Amino acid sequence: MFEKSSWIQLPRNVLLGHDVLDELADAVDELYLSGRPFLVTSPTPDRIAGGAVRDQFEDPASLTIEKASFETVERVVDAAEAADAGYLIALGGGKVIDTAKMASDRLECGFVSVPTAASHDGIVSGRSSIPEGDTRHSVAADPPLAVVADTTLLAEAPWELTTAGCADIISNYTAVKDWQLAHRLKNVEYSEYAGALSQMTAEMLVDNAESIKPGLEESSWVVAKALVSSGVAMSIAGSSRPASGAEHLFSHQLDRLVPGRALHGHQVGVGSIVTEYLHSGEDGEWRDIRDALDEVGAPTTADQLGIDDETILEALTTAHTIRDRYTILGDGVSEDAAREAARFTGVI
Ligand SMILES: NC(=O)C1=CN([C@@H]2O[C@H](COP(=O)(O)OP(=O)(O)OC[C@H]3O[C@@H](n4cnc5c(N)ncnc54)[C@H](O)[C@@H]3O)[C@@H](O)[C@H]2O)C=CC1
Ligand SMILES: O=C(CO)COP(=O)(O)O
Ligand SMILES: [Zn+2]
Repeated sequence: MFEKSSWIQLPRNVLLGHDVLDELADAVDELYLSGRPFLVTSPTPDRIAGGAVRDQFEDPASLTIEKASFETVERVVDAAEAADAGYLIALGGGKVIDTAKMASDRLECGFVSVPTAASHDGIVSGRSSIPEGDTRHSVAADPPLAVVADTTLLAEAPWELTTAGCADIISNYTAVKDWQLAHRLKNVEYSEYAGALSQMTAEMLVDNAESIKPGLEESSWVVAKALVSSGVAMSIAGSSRPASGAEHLFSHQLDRLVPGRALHGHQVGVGSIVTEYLHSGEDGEWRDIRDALDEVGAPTTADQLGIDDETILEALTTAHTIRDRYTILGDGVSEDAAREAARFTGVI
């Protein structure tokens, strides 16, 4: 008997391109949301675009947050309830978007994503990734009802945020390999469609790498399109598996060991070089990953991340403990093996 079923949640409106921030209120109108808008943002995004958002709505309420944590989610929930908010608008980087996404899930209200940086593929996804103590929770949350990704705004953001977004996409190569490995070894459910979409997204970004240059709005267009597509792959899978494998475990561990030292995308990119080496060996495709990162201007070494070699090794040898997700790290990589992989690939 056929018993399969799936429920894919995707945004209804995705506005991407030049000056689309001006169309935010129209995009919200189209969703038939009711009640007071509640803006969740952080200091820099608020300074850059908070005014442009508030001006489009009557009587918006807002809260400025500094970090993503379960406590911050609760603060947003309390403030939105106190303001009698009808829906949330997240304006900022990944941490703001993840916090608002989880808060809207708790409040059972709609949420609209307005990224100010093309730095990560959570702008569209139905996942929210929040650190807590020694672990990280990547939980299912409703995806945004609308995404308004203004390439004018994204192009004005510091360039390293865009190269971080590129690296988050390039890391899809190893994330998909880890997912396939977990499918073969642990019978983890694998979606051919989500896996192929994630991999194709990385391939298209790498094929267009020469058009990704600072000062070009077209770069933000190419990268933001890839981030949307990768987020859709996660929504189809119902998990972050298509875009998060061992390279992400490594990055999450770095976030614990040296919080705030490097951007999420940059960390996963460097992690991807090493985990590709672990997958395919000395003559494998790790050089392609390294060269693609290099071409878009993302870091390829510990030095460029600003992280010392011993911390890199500690993150590599302990990354498998951060969550229950089978990857090429298996039940742990020994220190010797981690040192060899990181040295051979030039990461340390
Ligand atoms: N839920 C999901 O599916 C995913 C979640 N993530 C999460 O997203 C987070 C990483 O996101 P990021 O955006 O890299 O970090 P972030 O949210 O910390 O932003 C990095 C910095 O850029 C600043 N910024 C943002 N826009 C700016 C602009 N236009 N001009 C100047 N500064 C600006 C922010 O204020 C912040 O200081 C991680 O916590 C990661 O786990 C990443 C990928 C997918
Ligand atoms: O960063 C992500 C995908 O790029 C989300 O992955 P996590 O589920 O590991 O937080
Ligand atoms: Zn990521």
